[in-house]
Amino acid sequence: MALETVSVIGAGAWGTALAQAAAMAGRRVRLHGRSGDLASEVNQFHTNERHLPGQTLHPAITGFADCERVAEADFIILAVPAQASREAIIQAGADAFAGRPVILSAKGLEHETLLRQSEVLGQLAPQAQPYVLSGPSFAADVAAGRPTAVTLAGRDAEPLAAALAGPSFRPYAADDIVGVELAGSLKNVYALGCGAVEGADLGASARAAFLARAYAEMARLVEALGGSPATLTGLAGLGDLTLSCTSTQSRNYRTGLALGRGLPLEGIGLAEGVATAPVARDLARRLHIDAPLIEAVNLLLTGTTSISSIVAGLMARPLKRET
Ligand SMILES: NC(=O)C1=CN([C@@H]2O[C@H](COP(=O)(O)OP(=O)(O)OC[C@H]3O[C@@H](n4cnc5c(N)ncnc54)[C@H](O)[C@@H]3O)[C@@H](O)[C@H]2O)C=CC1
Ligand SMILES: O=C(CO)COP(=O)(O)O
Repeated sequence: MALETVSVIGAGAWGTALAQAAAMAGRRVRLHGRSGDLASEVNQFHTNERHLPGQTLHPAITGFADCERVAEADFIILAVPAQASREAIIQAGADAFAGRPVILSAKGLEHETLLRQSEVLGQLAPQAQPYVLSGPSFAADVAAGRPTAVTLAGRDAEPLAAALAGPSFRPYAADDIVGVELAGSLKNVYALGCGAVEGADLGASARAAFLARAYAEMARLVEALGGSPATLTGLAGLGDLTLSCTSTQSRNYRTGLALGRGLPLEGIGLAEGVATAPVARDLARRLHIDAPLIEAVNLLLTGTTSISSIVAGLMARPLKRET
């Protein structure tokens, strides 16, 4: 199957960065955004100042404002926020996805339905070939050509990984769509928690404990939902959890930091963990999985309980063996 041309749906930070990675890998790229002004900016000036300020885009990227022509490509990358994927797929039309590899790159679970991104795609466009791209990768780093490695999961993912690989972008092929999707979604919830630990000045030891127990919790959930806990040892698991739980470049971490300091959340941008946290809680409860950190982050987000009470509750849980 030819993999020369790609349509990227979503001209935010991540869609534009992935368009850049694909162009650097030698692909011809159509970047579909909702705004005609942005398409003109991409075509005339090779920039997306709103989402990737100061970054010059590769000349092989062409901007489009209409999603009706998404199908004019060998494969598709969907890069809108997780809660907007359903609408974006409907707007482009199921036929656009049929028979093509579709790379899902949003990191979140759909509220109300509790679905993963590949399940949303499967519902709306069952003929699409789903792949999931996730891992430690900030849009600004990828777009600037800083070295980045990610996981690309799906059936026989090697050719697609090769089509996106360049000197600074290295996708590793994998099979475990469920594990990779859950890891990418859940790390955002834990990044909120780690940010709050930092914001409330609970100390580096507390943050490391949070991270390690988050990993254990995530492994329980992944296993219960049909993924492989082994996936979590890789880029999409440990790699992204570590990045997002320790870097102020992460919007989720910065959101948690602000919550921990009792500051307003304006201006931080999209924090997928806010929408995913209640979904993760509901999934864990439904499966009777012990997920105290996801519960704690949800309590934090409701704003009804102080951080010191949340921490006291976690520390007072019955002692148990570690594994
Ligand atoms: N920014 C980053 O460093 C990374 C982001 N991601 C993930 O990528 C996803 C998108 O995030 P960002 O690009 O950073 O967000 P963003 O806020 O920069 O951009 C989101 C874009 O989606 C567009 N959009 C929203 N609803 C749409 C719809 N129905 N149809 C078409 N376009 C629509 C918005 O206009 C906006 O341009 C999130 O799930 C995020 O977790 C993943 C890895 C890195
Ligand atoms: O997923 C990311 C890095 O891998 C981006 O994290 P934020 O969405 O928290 O900025």
